[in-house]
Amino acid sequence: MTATVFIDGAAGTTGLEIRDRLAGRSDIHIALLDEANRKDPAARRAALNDADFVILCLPDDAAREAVALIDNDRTRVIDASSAHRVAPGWTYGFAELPGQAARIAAATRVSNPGCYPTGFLALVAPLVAAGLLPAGHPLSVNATSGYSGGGKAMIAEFEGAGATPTAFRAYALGLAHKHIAEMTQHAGLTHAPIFAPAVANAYRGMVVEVPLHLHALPGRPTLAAVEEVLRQAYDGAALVTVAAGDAAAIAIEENAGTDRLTLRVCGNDATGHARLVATLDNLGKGAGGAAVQNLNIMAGVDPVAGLVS
Ligand SMILES: NC(=O)C1=CN([C@@H]2O[C@H](COP(=O)(O)OP(=O)(O)OC[C@H]3O[C@@H](n4cnc5c(N)ncnc54)[C@H](OP(=O)(O)O)[C@@H]3O)[C@@H](O)[C@H]2O)C=CC1
Ligand SMILES: CC(=O)N[C@@H](CCC(=O)OP(=O)(O)O)C(=O)O
Repeated sequence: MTATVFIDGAAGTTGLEIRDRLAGRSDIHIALLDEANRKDPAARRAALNDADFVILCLPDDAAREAVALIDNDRTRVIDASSAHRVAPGWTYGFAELPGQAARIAAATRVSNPGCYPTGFLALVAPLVAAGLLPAGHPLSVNATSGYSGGGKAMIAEFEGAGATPTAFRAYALGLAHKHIAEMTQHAGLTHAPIFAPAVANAYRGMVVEVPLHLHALPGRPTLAAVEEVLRQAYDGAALVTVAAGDAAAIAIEENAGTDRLTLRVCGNDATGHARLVATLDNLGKGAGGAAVQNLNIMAGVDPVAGLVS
């Protein structure tokens, strides 16, 4: 059976990535609106209600509007925006978190995780669930993204005519970034982490890092103990690899152009200091790859069909 998938926002950065991943699939018919109609509410309403699945690749306000335009109870939604990531009635679309794949399979409303939260939650949620990291422990997360993370506007800033792009800039210095709520809630933390993001002059890819004072944790766990919790959590996960923590360096390009997520526990057992590091593609496992993974799970097909695993 062929499922109709309408991509709302298909002309944007994430929408194009999803179209690439779905191209050539015989089980999926991709529905798109032409240039003249792609922002027309009546055309969007019809396409949204005609589809079996819709994938929203829109700014938050337009994503909320799209959901409000759906007036049938058959169309199932995957929202790539941050509009519904902690909203009641929505399933968080991080399939590798415990129990989530079954919830996603049954859901009618799935919210894709943010790109930075994907790295943070992959590293931290299993440690909290295992009791190795107390829920009230103060955490920080330092992260660098490729500039496609900011969509068409940021791509134009870095690549447009007359652009004088920075090599690297820190931002969100007021510590109120929109990703903090989902990081806190879905890791099961009682205090929000300090989130210190940055953008680099690379198109795609990201490094997300959580430094940990192991010596201050209950039982003073070793690096190996932390790594073992992650290995068990992602045993059999096709897109997630726990790599050895002895890398000399970790590049932002490591998983660029793929849908993979690589986790490492680096550090120094003698000092009790650890650096938990995740690499992913903001447009891969951080957006388009996760959306297609969720679509596959909801449609009951191979979860990694069309993905670079
Ligand atoms: N880029 C990334 O790495 C990630 C992005 N996301 C999220 O995915 C969503 C899309 O982001 P991204 O692809 O980067 O953004 P882009 O700006 O590249 O694309 C957004 C698209 O939505 C279109 N659009 C805006 N308003 C409407 C509307 N009312 N009706 C129909 N189409 C509309 C835009 O039109 P126009 O072309 O005319 O501007 C554009 O094509 C955002 O919520 C973003 O936060 C999530 C994870 C990672
Ligand atoms: C480099 C850059 O600007 N990145 C974006 C995050 C992109 C992303 O993950 O989109 P969502 O907000 O939909 O999750 C930011 O920090 O706002």
